[in-house]
Amino acid sequence: MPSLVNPEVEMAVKGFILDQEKMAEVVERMTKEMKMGLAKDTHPRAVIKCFVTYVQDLPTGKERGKYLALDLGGSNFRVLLVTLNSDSDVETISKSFEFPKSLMSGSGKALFDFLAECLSEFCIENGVQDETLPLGFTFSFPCQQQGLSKGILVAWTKGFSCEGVVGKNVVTLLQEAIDRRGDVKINTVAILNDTVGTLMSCAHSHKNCRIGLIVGTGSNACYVEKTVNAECFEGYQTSPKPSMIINCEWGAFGDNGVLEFVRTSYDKVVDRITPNPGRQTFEKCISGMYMGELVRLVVIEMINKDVMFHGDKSQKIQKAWSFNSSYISDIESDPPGEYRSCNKVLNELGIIGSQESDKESLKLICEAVSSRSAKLCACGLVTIINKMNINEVVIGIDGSVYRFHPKYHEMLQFHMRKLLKPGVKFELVVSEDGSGKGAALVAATAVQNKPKI
Ligand SMILES: Nc1ncnc2c1ncn2[C@@H]1O[C@H](COP(=O)(O)OP(=O)(O)OP(=O)(O)O)[C@@H](O)[C@H]1O
Repeated sequence: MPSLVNPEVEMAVKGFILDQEKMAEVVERMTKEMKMGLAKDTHPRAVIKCFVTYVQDLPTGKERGKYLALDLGGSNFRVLLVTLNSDSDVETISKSFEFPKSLMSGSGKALFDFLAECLSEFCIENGVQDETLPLGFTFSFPCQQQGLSKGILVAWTKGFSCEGVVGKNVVTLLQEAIDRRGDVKINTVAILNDTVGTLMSCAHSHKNCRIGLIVGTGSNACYVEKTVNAECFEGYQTSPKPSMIINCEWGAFGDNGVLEFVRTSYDKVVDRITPNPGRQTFEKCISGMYMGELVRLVVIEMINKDVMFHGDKSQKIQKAWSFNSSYISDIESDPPGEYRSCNKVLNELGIIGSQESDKESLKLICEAVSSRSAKLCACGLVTIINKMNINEVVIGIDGSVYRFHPKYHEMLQFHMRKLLKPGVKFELVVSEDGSGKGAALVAATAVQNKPKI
């Protein structure tokens, strides 16, 4: 059967195609950048920072107690109360709060006062306001950590740009906001990235879990490195603990231009309309915050060329960011030749009277963007596995793109198999509750390791 897709559309999506050779090149370049991040002398100028997290203990299953957790880092903001009763009995109570968009670009003080207010409201609602509870703060932005409870924000990402926070210890900012209120007794004992929570939570049930991956609003990964290789950790040669979790902050890969060979003209347009142009190049090719906009930009170009949707320029889709990445999952979940979900999306976007060729073209554009995303993630994971030089690993994964895209898991698995050395076994596992259970496990580590006076 001849393709229903307009040849102009096929041409437009060509730039998103990554063949095996290009993927191998991505792995090679990423390997070099990661090494630079880990090594002390090159760390300051490295783009993939490979930050030391100060988390050196994987869960043993013996962690117990009651912990609070706060999760800030993307589209959701949550407060959680986690009780570790036994290795198989973990109780979690959580509440999601509506996060006012204005706080994303307001003052830092307003942001942390809001977090403290939600925390206080949650503690009072759950009757724990008089208990002195340790808190694990999942703060998923690039931080230079100087201890388990000290994280200096390096740069805002994912649409945030609050004033007066970059260069500051965010644990102090949170703790001061809590103390200013004075109505709850909370000790912020640990700051962690969501990738670390994801790894820890997965490692609680899968003993061989050594990598945590997020493909949600943003994208990032962490992994378990040998402490002796974590040169930016002051005790890397003397620490009695053999392991250190490294927060790669791989979203910044390509910020020095080494990824231009995988970028398209659409990537450059998306980059220009973000609050952090020139930053987070890899993340902007992969994650949910940007995938929908990439699809939209191709569609708009096709409408303007009169090759899709009758060239009709009146629809809602003309508005920047109007094409949510969840639409990509919807459109790609239709079986071949059926358009039930696609029709629903088109309806929501106010596009009427579309033809089958328009829908096939739209599906092809979605597939081009999502498969490049999965291929790049596969390259990242393979880089890490090669670096770790192991033959078997479990990877804990979270984020709506991975969870809900109908083919993401298969694509990731397929391309990893093609890139990895023969004989290397891996398992991709959805990690449940990284910002709850994972954060509590890190907080438990912090409490255990605190010097006793
Ligand atoms: N069904 C879906 N398919 C693909 N992408 C989706 C889907 N639902 C939501 N998204 C996208 O995923 C992103 C939200 O991801 P997630 O729910 O994991 O949030 P998050 O925890 O705030 O993200 P992060 O962990 O990166 O900070 C949004 O950009 C949204 O567009």
